[in-house]
Amino acid sequence: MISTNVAELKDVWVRFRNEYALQGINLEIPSQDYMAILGPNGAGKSTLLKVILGVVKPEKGEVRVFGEDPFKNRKVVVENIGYVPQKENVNDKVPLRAIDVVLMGISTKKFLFNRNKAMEKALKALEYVNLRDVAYKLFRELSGGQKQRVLIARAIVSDPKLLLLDEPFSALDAYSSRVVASLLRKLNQEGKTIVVVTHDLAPILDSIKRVALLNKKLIAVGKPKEVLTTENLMKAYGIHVKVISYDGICYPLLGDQHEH
Ligand SMILES: Nc1ncnc2c1ncn2[C@@H]1O[C@H](COP(=O)(O)OP(=O)(O)OP(=O)(O)O)[C@@H](O)[C@H]1O
Repeated sequence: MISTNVAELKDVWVRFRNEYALQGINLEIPSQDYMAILGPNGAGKSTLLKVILGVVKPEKGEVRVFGEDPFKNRKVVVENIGYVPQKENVNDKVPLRAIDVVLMGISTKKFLFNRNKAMEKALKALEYVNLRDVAYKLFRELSGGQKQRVLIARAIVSDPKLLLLDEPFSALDAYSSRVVASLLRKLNQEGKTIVVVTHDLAPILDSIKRVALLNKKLIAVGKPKEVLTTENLMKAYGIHVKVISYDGICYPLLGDQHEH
């Protein structure tokens, strides 16, 4: 398949027991895109990322990541995708330092082959997220914002082309959200393709290129201004969501979802 798309989904259906989490998704993610995936709880957003990662197998449909089936070709996923999961799966009982967490992003084979080089890479990734000074501190003792940046360092340490992040702002205050958002913008400007699942568009509204509005079906995808209409938001959330326009940017008030 010759294509500049890093990922392509064609009529993808995912079912867990009797319920469909994704229904007939058609989506193309071009190289260097910066896309936000928006939708209510249970809309299938995390599932969509897991389909791209090849860890959830669709019942029907076709998935291509860098031209390959990610379910069959794990190598293409490991070598090209960095992933920041919704819940960080770092065991608090094990006294891991920040650098140890970043090292998890390097394949065991590469790590064993050249430990010094791996350490060097991990430190460089921590430097990128401006956390070189906490490299040898315990991960569990870092702040929520610092932890999130360490997890981004883990996702980028092997220099992936595509970065998938699942709700990276969920536990962060406005300042930390801004720090993480500016990191993502920089990574995108440097050529990485980024897909972010989020309930909070505010930190990234001025840097994303596209939005996909999801509620099991793909309701709309395109430029934020075109997608974030009251009509589309009504279809996705089932309630009236106010949209305000500020500085030429369309902004849905997702925090205030009460009918008046
Ligand atoms: N491994 C699983 N087994 C069974 N059901 C699952 C599994 N993973 C997801 N689901 C179901 O699929 C649906 C979509 O879940 P998903 O986590 O993708 O939604 P989401 O949009 O990311 O939600 P949220 O915003 O709450 O994180 C939900 O109904 C969920 O319960």
